[in-house]
Amino acid sequence: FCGPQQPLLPDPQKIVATWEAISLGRQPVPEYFNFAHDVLDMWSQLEKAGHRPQIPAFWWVNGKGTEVKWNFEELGEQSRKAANVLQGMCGLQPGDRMMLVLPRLPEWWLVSVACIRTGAVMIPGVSQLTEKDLKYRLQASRAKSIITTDSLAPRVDAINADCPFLQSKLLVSDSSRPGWMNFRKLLREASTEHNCVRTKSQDPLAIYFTSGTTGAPKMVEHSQASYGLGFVASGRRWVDLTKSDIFWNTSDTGWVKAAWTLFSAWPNGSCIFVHELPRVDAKIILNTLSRYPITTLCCVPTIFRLLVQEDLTRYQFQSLRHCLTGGEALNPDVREKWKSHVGLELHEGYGQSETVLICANPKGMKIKSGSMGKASPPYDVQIVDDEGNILPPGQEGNLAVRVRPTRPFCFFSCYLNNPEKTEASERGDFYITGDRAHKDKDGYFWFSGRNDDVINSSSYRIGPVEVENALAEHPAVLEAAVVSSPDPIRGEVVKAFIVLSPSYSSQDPEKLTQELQEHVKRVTAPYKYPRKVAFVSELPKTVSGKIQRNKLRIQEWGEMRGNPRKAP
Ligand SMILES: Nc1ncnc2c1ncn2[C@@H]1O[C@H](COP(=O)(O)OP(=O)(O)OP(=O)(O)O)[C@@H](O)[C@H]1O
Repeated sequence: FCGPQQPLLPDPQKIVATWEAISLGRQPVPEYFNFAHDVLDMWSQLEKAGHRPQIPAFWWVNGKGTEVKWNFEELGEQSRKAANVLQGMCGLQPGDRMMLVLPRLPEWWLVSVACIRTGAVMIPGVSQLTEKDLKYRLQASRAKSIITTDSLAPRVDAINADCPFLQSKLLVSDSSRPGWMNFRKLLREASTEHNCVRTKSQDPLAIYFTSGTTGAPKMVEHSQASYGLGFVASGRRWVDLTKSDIFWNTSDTGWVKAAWTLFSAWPNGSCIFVHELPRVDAKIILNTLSRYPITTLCCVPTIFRLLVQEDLTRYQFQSLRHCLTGGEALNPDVREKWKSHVGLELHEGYGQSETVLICANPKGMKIKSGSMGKASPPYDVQIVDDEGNILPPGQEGNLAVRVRPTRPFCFFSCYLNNPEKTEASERGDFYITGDRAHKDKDGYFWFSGRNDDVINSSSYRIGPVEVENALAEHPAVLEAAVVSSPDPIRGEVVKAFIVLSPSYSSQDPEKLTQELQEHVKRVTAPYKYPRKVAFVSELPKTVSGKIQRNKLRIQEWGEMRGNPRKAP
């Protein structure tokens, strides 16, 4: 007697095995790959068969009592409806581009998946984009469609006439607006039947605009495989995700880290947790962390700097077991405070919009405080000179990723419409990240700063990060940014902009300056000490929370001479 035949279930390990086989050169990248079909629909099947714990795949809270929870089946259904809206109402065909400018609303994740289902290319952006930013992005990308909220819609309307390629506009709102289709209404009415487009691995999946610190923003294009498959291993090794985990990354949806989270968590069957978080508030973050069964947390160092200022003994994080950071350098002092109060390590990672994870401190590897960790497979990461020659351990140079003879599959395809820039980003066999660092004899990488942020004083090259870390060790310093400043004798000198801890804000600035200068001389090489110090109430930051040293540099040198080494 044979019972009813069990349907053959997909093997969730297959995607990991595929990643490994490609990385080891044992298998080419599959000709066809689609994240929605090959990953999400697989988890739907496994979930239905009871092969996944009873946790959502997506869990959104707004802090005011409203929650959205979808398991993989519901995510599949909702995203198929959304795909029908994109295809049917917006007329999007595979390869067409859609700008996706939404705050942390569930629709951001839905539309991202819907784009993948329809083969449309998503172009995420931050909600702070101005009319000028929007016009530039819509014109350069020739996006056919945009989805956004009430707050950005008027800015889109103001420049609409200058964007002839823009054919449809979707509004995520409970009200209506002339010229816009209401996404929520269309979603409610859409069919759940949708055939996922069969995308090729090399087809484009996403375009990210760089922040444009050194010229007009460039378009970084990623393929279905580079993002869809590229984060499988780092999701497992660095983020340490399993199908029982609930992963909260506080990143803005316009920043690449939101996509990093999506493509790391879901292949591993984990839940993505999102708090709407209209503004960064340490207490809200800590309360959420203690209230929900979040197992894995990722924030930029800026946020951890805020969190460790709070009285952490008042909170209990019962489920939390793994913490990550990246996007800018983590001050060792912050890592130590977090570890001593929360009892968990902060595992730092390093990467760019152009790449997946380049360096990391995965679980189980010894952490050297202040280092970004070791090269993350499959990348061969080296420090090279300006011609692309590998430099020995200990020598500072360009942080670079090998792209020849084999370009890693988890790598951007190109700077769109900019072959000169794509070519200029390579030297010899390497892609040059634009960051300066050194590697020690154990293979750990130590970040000095972005190429343009490195200070050249009396022919010493000084990385801002080391000076900032030294300052951060002093209890008076809440945050510091170190940049180059003009000096009649030395050409350039080190200047520190410092936000003081509240208990030091009324101290005599002159005495404090001297004390901080002496402190830096004691904890790092004395020539690096800041000859100029300014106390400020806040530092300029990107929406993703990164310190904008370039803005401070421009303040010091003027617009034209913002980068002294590039000055005429
Ligand atoms: N762990 C880290 N330590 C130090 N810096 C980091 C770390 N992680 C990321 N970064 C910095 O962030 C950069 C990558 O950021 P991303 O690609 O998001 O855009 P951006 O560099 O901020 O914008 P743009 O390239 O347009 O100026 C890296 O090149 C590096 O300078």
